[in-house]
Amino acid sequence: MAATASSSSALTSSSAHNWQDALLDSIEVGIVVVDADFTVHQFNQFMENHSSVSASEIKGKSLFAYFKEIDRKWLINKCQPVFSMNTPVFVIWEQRQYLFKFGTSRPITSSSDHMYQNITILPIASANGQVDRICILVYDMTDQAMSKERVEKLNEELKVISRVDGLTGLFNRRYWQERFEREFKLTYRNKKPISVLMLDIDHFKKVNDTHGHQAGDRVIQSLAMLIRKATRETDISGRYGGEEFVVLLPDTNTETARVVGERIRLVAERYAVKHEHIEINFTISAGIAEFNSSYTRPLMWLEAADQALYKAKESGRNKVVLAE
Ligand SMILES: Nc1nc2c(ncn2[C@@H]2O[C@H](COP(=O)(O)OP(=O)(O)OP(=O)(O)O)[C@@H](O)[C@H]2O)c(=O)[nH]1
Repeated sequence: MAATASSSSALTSSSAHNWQDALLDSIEVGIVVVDADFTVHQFNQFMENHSSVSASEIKGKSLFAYFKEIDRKWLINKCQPVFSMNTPVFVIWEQRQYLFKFGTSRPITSSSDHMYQNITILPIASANGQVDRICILVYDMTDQAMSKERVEKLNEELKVISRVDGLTGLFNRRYWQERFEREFKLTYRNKKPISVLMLDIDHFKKVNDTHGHQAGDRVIQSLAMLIRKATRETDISGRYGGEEFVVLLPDTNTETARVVGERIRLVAERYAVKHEHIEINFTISAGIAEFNSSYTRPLMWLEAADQALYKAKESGRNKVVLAE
């Protein structure tokens, strides 16, 4: 009788063990149980599949011996309150992309080469309340991370598109004005020289009337390209209106701004726009205003450049005029 009772209880315990193992192995979450020395006691199928380390191999060994990518000091620090205070700890992929460097299970559809992971570390307390083991749960968050990254990339692209003029690729008026106002406020504080250049194609209406609107567009695009080439990366160029452009020149006084304006004027004069077997020549007029503290509003400063541009037009065009 005794033998039967004992063998029946062994059967129950063994089948319960198999049942638990089967459960741990069937879920799509990594499960690793370690003690305070980080010796592995449980390592489920998910972990085996993604690491190609078998449970029988790693059990009884140090976790760090098999996963060199784990920042040992960091993990010990994270697990410290789990052991000492019996509280769980969570690490999301936004904080740390992964704990175990696993490849992604979707190498074709995913743009990532590794699995993003959320990590939960749970205390396993013994009967006396002492936490001598912890359970590390590993959740595959690659899909969520990738879709979040896609949305962020798309938002970034939209932001760029919303700032740029479609025809020329320069900043559009709205965004340029935003930058202009920001620089105006900064200049009020740091007092560095800064100039604004406003330029406009001469007799542009005639280009449109003679060669057509498409040819006019080509001229506008060509001038944008010339402006980009003639200015520094740190200069802020924009298309202000139809054939009107603005360039903000940080760290530039009136004299240097005049050199830049003259450079654009000259290259424009020499450039021939090719359109349907014809070549179109054009000139530009420009007005320049260096910032001074009498401009109490950004628009006053821009108006000064606009008035200088008006004078350039009035005095014969193809000229660069400085604001008084
Ligand atoms: N092709 C083209 N033309 C445009 C665009 N935006 C504005 N225009 C034209 O630009 C011309 C501007 O003409 P005006 O303001 O009279 O100036 P202008 O002929 O350049 O004369 P001045 O500036 O006095 O030298 C108008 O004919 C507009 O139709 C554009 O995006 N593409």
